[in-house]
Amino acid sequence: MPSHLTAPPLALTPSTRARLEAADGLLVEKFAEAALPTKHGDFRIVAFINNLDFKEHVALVRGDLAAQAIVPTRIHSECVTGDVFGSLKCDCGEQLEHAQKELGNSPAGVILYMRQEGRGIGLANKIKAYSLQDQGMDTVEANLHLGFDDDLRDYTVAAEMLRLLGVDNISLITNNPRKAEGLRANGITVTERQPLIILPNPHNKDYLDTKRDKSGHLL
Ligand SMILES: Nc1nc2c(ncn2[C@@H]2O[C@H](COP(=O)(O)OP(=O)(O)OP(=O)(O)O)[C@@H](O)[C@H]2O)c(=O)[nH]1
Ligand SMILES: [Zn+2]
Repeated sequence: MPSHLTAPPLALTPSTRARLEAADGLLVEKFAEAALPTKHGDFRIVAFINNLDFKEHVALVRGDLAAQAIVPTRIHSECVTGDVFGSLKCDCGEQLEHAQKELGNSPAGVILYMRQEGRGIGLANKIKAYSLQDQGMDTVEANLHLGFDDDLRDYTVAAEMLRLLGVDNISLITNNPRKAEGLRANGITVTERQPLIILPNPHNKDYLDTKRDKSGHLL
């Protein structure tokens, strides 16, 4: 048995462990769920674990998802600098707050908070990329300089989380067409896209321009 199954970082239930042992590929497990009152309204928070890397992803669920034919959905990629520290270098924190406020005013919807920091390169590498940006590179150039593609995210796990929540038809809140494509490639019907545009500030203007010009974001 692989060592990560014999010494998991979390106390898995026997049935979860049995399924993990039986799984021969990716298995995303719904691990725990609780009520989460927030300043933007009442939600439920659902924790998921991916058996391959034991990353803990979460869903913030508003209302009864089963009652919606098309579920408003935000797939948010973790950004510690923006989401936690209010960094002005990107639009992540404001996007997250905006999406949560919008869902708080809606009958139902979901935010998946994916632990795909730095578009998948991780926090420490993102800070390395920031340091190269301090020397004049843009976000894509900095990633390439570090030996990474510009965007390492894939949407297999997000699609599986949606399925476990009973969601297969969504209105996706994003400016990034690659997200919609990634979800469709994994069996989710993306019926429509809702833009999520944040006003630029002097610190994130170049970042947003690069997203539009090099990464195909609809800004
Ligand atoms: N590698 C790298 N990642 C960054 C940088 N700035 C922000 N990120 C990460 O980018 C992710 C957010 O992706 P974005 O490209 O801003 O937006 P998106 O999620 O693809 O698109 P939207 O759905 O429209 O928000 C987060 O994980 C951030 O940590 C950077 O300079 N370099
Ligand atoms: Zn960010």
